[in-house]
Amino acid sequence: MADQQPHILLVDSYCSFAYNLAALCKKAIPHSVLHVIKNDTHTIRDLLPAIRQFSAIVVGPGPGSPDIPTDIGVVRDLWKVADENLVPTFGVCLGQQSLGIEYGATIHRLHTVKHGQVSVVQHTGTEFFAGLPDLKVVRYHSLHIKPHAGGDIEELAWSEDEENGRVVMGVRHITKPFWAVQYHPESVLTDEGGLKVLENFWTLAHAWNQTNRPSFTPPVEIILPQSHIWPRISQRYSAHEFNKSLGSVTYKTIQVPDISIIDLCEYLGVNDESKRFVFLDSAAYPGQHSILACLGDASSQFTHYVHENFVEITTGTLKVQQELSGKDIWTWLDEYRESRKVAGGDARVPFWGGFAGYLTYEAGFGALDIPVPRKSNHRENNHPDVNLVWVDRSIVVDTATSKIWVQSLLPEDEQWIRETAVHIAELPRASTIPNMPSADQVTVKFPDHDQYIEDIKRSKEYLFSGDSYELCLTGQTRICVPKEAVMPAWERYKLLRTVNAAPHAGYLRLHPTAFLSCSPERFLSYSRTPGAVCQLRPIKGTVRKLPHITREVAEEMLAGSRKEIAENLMIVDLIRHDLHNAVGERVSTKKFCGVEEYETLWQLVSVIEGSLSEGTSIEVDDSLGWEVLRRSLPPGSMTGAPKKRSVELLQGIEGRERGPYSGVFGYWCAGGGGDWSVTIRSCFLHDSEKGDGEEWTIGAGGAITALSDPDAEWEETKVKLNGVLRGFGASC
Ligand SMILES: C=C(O[C@@H]1C=C(C(=O)O)C=C[C@H]1O)C(=O)O
Ligand SMILES: NC(=O)CC[C@H](N)C(=O)O
Repeated sequence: MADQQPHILLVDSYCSFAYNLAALCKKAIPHSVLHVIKNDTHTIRDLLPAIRQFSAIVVGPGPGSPDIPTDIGVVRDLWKVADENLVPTFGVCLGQQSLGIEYGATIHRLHTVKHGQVSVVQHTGTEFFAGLPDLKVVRYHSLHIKPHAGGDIEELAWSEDEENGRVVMGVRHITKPFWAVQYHPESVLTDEGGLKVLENFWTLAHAWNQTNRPSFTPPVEIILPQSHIWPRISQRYSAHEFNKSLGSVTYKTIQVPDISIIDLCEYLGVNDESKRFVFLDSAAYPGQHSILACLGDASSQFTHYVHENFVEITTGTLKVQQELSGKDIWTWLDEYRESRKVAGGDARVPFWGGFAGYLTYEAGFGALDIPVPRKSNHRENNHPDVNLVWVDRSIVVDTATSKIWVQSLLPEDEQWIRETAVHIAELPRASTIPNMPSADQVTVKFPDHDQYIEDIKRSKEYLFSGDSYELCLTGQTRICVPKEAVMPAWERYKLLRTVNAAPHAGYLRLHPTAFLSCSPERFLSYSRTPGAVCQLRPIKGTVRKLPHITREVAEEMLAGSRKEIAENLMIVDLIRHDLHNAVGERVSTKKFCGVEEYETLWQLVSVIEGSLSEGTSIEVDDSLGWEVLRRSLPPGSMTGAPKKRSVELLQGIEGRERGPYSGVFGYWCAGGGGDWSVTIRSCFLHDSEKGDGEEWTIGAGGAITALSDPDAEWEETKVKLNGVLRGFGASC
C-alpha cells in the first residue's frame, strides 16, 4: 500500500481545540492530508461514498453529551458502519464517550468535573500506549464512561483521583479498529500522551489497513463537499486583486525628551467634542508606542452594523451608504486597505496610518456562525459593530525613547509634517488633570448581586453538564451623571489614565460613540511582511494589588493556584486553536502563565505566537493578521471554551448584547501590521445617551469555572469595575 499521502478525516464537534488536534495529527502522521468537517454538516449517507478513501478518521472533542443527537451529530453513525466500510478511527473525549455508549458502556457525570486539570494516567502499555511511561495529561470533561464486563469496549488507561476514583482514560474496541482517549492529547500541557499516542495510533491504523484492506491505496485527491483541508494556506485570504502600486509614507522624526502626550492631544484638538479623535495610549509598561490620529473633516469614517448589508462612510458632513454587495465587511475593509497600501515608513514604527477604531463583541459572531437577533430600530441608540476611521496623518510617540514620528500618507504633505514637528518641539505644558469628582455626584446602577450569583450558579450547571469548560460571565453597570456633574469625555479620560494607567489603553471619539479604555490586555498584534508574526496575550487570573500582596504573594496566588492555571490554560488552548485555524501549523506558546504587574492588579498572562510556514507568498502574508482577527473574534478570554457553545450560553444567561465591551480596539496599518486590545476596563457613551445628563456603560466580569466560588467571583468583578468607576468618583 503506497501510503505516501494518507488522507485523514477530522470530525470537529464544535470544540475549541479541533485545530490543535489537526496540528498534532499532521505531525504524527507523515505527509497526511487533513480534511475537516463539522459533526452536523453531513449525514452518514453523504459520507459513505467517500469514507473508504480515508486512511484514518479522528473524532474530536466537543461540548454536550454523546447521547444527545444534536451534540454528537454524525459521529455516532461512524462507529456503526458496515464491516466493508471500516476505517481506523481515533476518538478524543466526546469521541471516546460516543464510542463507549455505542458499544454498551454507560455514560455518567463526574462527581467533580475536570476542566483544564492535569492528571496522571496509568495504562496497560499495550495498543497505542505501547512503550510509554505513565502520562501527565490535560482533562476537559464533565462526563465519563463505564465499560461493562463482557462488552466490546476494553479499558486501556485510567486515572485515579480522590473525588472521582478511577476514571477510564483510554479504550479500544475489541474487534473493530477503534481506539479512543478521554483526555486531551492536543493540549499544550499534555506530555507524551499527545504526539506519541497519535503516532502509535497511526502505526496501528496503518497495520490494520495493510491486513484488512490489502488492496487499499490512498487516492491522490478526495472530493468531499462541505469540508476543507487544513492548513488552508493554499487559499488566498482575501478575494481582492492585489494592487501592486503602493503609495508612500512621508515622515519626520523628532526627539522631545519631556513630551506630554496629554498636551499633544490637546494641541491636536481633542477638546473639541464635536470632532472625531483617536488616541491609542500606551499609558503604562509594557505598552510602548502611543498613537495619535490627526483627523480632519476629509478623513473617512466607516461604520457598520452586523445585521445590515451596507457600510456607512462619513466624510465631513457627507454620509454615504455603500452596499456590501455580497461581500462581508471584513473583505470590504480588506479591499479598501489594499487599494491604499503604502510602503516606505520607518520600520521601527508600528503604525504609519491606516484603519483605527473598534469592533464590538457581536462583530465576532459571524466567525462563529451565531445569529445576532436585532430590532429594526437598533442603530438609533446602539454603537456600531464596526467603527473605524482611515488615518492619513498621524503622530506616534515611542514612550520608552521619547522619539516622535510625524507621518502622512497624503501626497505632497511635507509642509504639514514640518509645521507640526516644529509645534510639537515647542509645545508648552498647558494641560491640567481635573480634580477627582466627589463620591456622591453620580448614581451607579450595578448588576443585581443576587441575580449575578444566580447567573454564576446557572453557568456552573452548564459546566457540570459538559456544555462548557469555562464561561466568561459579565454584567453591565450604568453610571448616571447628572447635568451639573457632566464633564467632557476627554477630561474624564485624563482622570482615568491618572488613576489606572494601562498599557493598551485608548480614547476614541468616533460618533456616535465615546470610548474610554484602560485595557491591560492585548488581544492580537501582527507585524509587517515578510514573515509576519501574530501574537496573542490572553489574561486569565486576577488579584487586587494591596500593600501586602508582593510579587511573591501574587505568584503564589496566581501561578501557584490550580484554579487560576486551569482558567488560563483553557484560554491558551482555545487561542492556539484559533491561531492554528488561521495560520496553519506554526503556532507556539512563548510564555505560559507569567505573573505581570499592572497599576491596580496582578494578572496571569500567557503569550502565544503564530506565523505562516515558509514559502508562503508575501501577498497572502499581508492580510494574514486581519484574517487571524476575523477568525479569532470574539476574544477567547471574554467567551470561555468551547467558544461557540459558550457564547450561545452566555447570550442566554446575560440576556443582552455586550456591544463594544468584550470586543477589540486598535489599528491595522496601511503598510501591514496591526495591534488590537481587548475592550475591558472601559466605559462607553452613545450620543443618544447625552441629554441633560449622561448615562455611561461599563462591562465587567470574569471566567467562571467549576472551581469558582460565587462570592469570590462577585468580588473579582467589583475589583475590575472599580478601576473604571474611579474616573467617576465612584466605587463599589
Ligand atoms: C471580563 C473581564 O476580564 C477578563 C477576565 C479575566 C479573569 O477572569 O481573570 C481577566 C482578564 C480579562 O480577560 C473584565 O475585565 O471585565
Ligand atoms: N472535551 C470534551 O470532549 C468533553 C466531552 C463532554 N462534553 C464532557 O464534558 O465530558
